[in-house]
Amino acid sequence: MLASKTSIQLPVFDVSKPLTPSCLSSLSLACEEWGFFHIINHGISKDLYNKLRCLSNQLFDQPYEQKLKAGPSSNIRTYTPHFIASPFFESIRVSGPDFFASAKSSSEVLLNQTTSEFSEVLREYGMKMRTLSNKIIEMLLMSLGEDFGKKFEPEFLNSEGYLRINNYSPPETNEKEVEGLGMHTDMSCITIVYQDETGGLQVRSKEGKWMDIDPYAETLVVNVGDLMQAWSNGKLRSSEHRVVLKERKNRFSLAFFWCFEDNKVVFAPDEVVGENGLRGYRPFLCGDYMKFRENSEKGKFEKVGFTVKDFAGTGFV
Ligand SMILES: O=C(O)CCC(=O)C(=O)O
Ligand SMILES: [Fe+2]
Repeated sequence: MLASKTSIQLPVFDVSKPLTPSCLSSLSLACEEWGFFHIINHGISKDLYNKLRCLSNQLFDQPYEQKLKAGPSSNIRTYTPHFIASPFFESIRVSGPDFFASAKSSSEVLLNQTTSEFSEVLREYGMKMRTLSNKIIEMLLMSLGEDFGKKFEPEFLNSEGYLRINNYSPPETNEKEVEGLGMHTDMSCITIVYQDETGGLQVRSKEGKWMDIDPYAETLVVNVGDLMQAWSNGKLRSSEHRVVLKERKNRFSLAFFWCFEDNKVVFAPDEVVGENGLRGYRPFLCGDYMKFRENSEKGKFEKVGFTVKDFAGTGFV
């Protein structure tokens, strides 16, 4: 049984302008409480989104045997079929820094023909997401401390992103809502999500209540991931979230994960930890945490069970 839910009104930030001190304090509150917020004027046009949606659907519409050629037992492993994350979820992964090349190899396997349309669109989307991620990291750093933007930006300079293009297809007979993607936290520093008009994204409150994050046109959802929670000594919260499917129609989403490089030592700076000096996480290598999540049975496909607290938590925060 899925519990009843309520919507939350998350603050909306215009990322095309410098944030005022009052915006920064509202950002810091939102990240402490929810780890989620909205952004507008992000530079992703409706046209780009529609193109990407349409081209992605052509890939999802391929026969199953064809899609499995990019599946978990293939050599490219960019397609996640149904029944791995959930029976209702399939996804295609496109990785940076060369989004064009990554998209090209997947789309050619999936379509069984040479094509560059999908790759061109992914190049543009990927580049925009990289710029946006850097901007959001800067905003988050500034929300932690006045001069932290300039001071700690270099720590994030070698970060890179990957996009998961998600297609949710609920059972045709369902009367109640079903979980399209189970409860999990993201491994990323931050995640930028484009959810379609269907909605269904939910965040779990500190008290354990599921809250709807309603979709708004032209608005992206941003959430803090585990790496940022550890780096910020728990000041920015990586919340549990999930996707529920309430309508008997497909749901499409784009989730962009911005992560530290594998050999980055994740360790909260003294200034971020503050005067009491209590550290909630021991230092760890980003790549080791990624492996821990990928390998642990319960951590499979980012289901909660093991998070960065289990991996590197000291119990102090
Ligand atoms: O589909 C969505 O709206 C969010 C997906 C998500 O949480 C994820 O891929 O980690
Ligand atoms: Fe997620």
